[in-house]
Amino acid sequence: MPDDPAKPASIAPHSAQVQSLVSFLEHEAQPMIVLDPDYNILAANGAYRRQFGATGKPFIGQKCYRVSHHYELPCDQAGEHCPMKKARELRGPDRVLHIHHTPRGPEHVDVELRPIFDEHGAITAYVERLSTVRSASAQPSGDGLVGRSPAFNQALAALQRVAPSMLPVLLLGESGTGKELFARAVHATSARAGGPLVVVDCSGLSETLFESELFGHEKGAFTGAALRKPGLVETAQDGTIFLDEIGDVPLAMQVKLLRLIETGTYRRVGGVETLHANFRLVAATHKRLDEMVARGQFRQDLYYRINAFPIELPPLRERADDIALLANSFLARPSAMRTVSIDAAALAQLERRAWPGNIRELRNVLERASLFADDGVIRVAHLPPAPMQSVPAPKAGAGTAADALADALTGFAGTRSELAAYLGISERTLYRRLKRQG
Ligand SMILES: Nc1ncnc2c1ncn2[C@@H]1O[C@H](COP(=O)(O)OP(=O)(O)OP(=O)(O)O)[C@@H](O)[C@H]1O
Repeated sequence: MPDDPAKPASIAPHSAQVQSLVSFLEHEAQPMIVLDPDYNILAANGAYRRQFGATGKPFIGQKCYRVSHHYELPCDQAGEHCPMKKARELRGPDRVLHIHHTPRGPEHVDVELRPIFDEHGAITAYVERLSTVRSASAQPSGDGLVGRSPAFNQALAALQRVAPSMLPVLLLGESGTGKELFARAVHATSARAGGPLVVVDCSGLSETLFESELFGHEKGAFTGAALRKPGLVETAQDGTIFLDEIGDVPLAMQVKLLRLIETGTYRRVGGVETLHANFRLVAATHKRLDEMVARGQFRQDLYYRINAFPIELPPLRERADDIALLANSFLARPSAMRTVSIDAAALAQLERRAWPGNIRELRNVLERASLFADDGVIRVAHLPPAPMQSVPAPKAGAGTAADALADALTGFAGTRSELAAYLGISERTLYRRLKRQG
């Protein structure tokens, strides 16, 4: 590597314009590189050298796709979106989420490319700004979101776009696809990260309970209300509210929720004072809200309000490429009592399963299998047989939950967590439904 790869002396002889650009960028806080129109890296600023420069690996004069992706061809010819191609076509900036090779291994990086024009309007160079994405990991990680498959990356790119705004986010996906984890990532990536994140499980809350939980109540508002109690909306001041299973909010409460979202005001139960709320809304559901609207089970006006920025979380069967990464992440979790690995045949089997319970089910299967792995290696024999494979995942909105539960209970011999995984619901939800049905 040259002594100082950003030194103007190391730049290929280019226009004075590029030289002044380089000195201008040198002290920018974010990592930046200057590229010529033929993908060659002309210069890099100090932040880039510190974050992405690896000892012994020169990057000045190298192709960007070789340095960042180890490709022999530009990204678009390797089946990826190339921001340079797009910026050239648009004659303006383009932004994408890529996985880059870095000295720390593969990382999700938010890449923005801006073309630089000469006095005749021709593109002479591009400035690339890189920001490491901290809300998800592209390599095994003990906590947080992990993933690197195209389906996961698409959802992550949407998260990166919306998180800094105040727009409500609607997370859609089957049970166990990571909606709560995504909601936490939206909060953590937003300007409100320092404020509270309040999780509200909307299922199983009766109308009156929902109202007093959300809005709080005054002393004496109802029997048993011995003290004034602040509601979750108040607790979430300057932070984020995550309404999980919003499809379960009773119709009568939906109108109050709508009013809260539209006016930003509410009243405690039994109170007269109008209070001002200040929260960012993230909601999630595994139900088809559009179909519920058509059936009159969900208010259309509320649906439009919360559906400002929907993000579809892919089911695990659509991101089988991530199974090895997820499995290695779960096996590396500090909760594991000892180090356990998984052999190639077992992993290949996991990659072929249907996973109606998605990532939660995968985690449970691995936890169970590690108890059988006496020599510290999970093999095919330690995996539960794959009965779920032949059974299609219960479709959202198809039949009633009670029917599905009754059908599943008939002749099911597994544990409660296996039954929950089979039904594609969380154990918490299963427990509630069992209780409701006696
Ligand atoms: N991308 C991911 N990387 C790592 N772990 C994940 C990921 N997505 C989900 N998980 C894990 O899978 C489990 C289920 O995730 P989560 O509770 O967020 O799903 P959910 O969609 O909210 O489920 P439900 O609708 O049943 O409440 C959790 O243990 C979570 O940590």
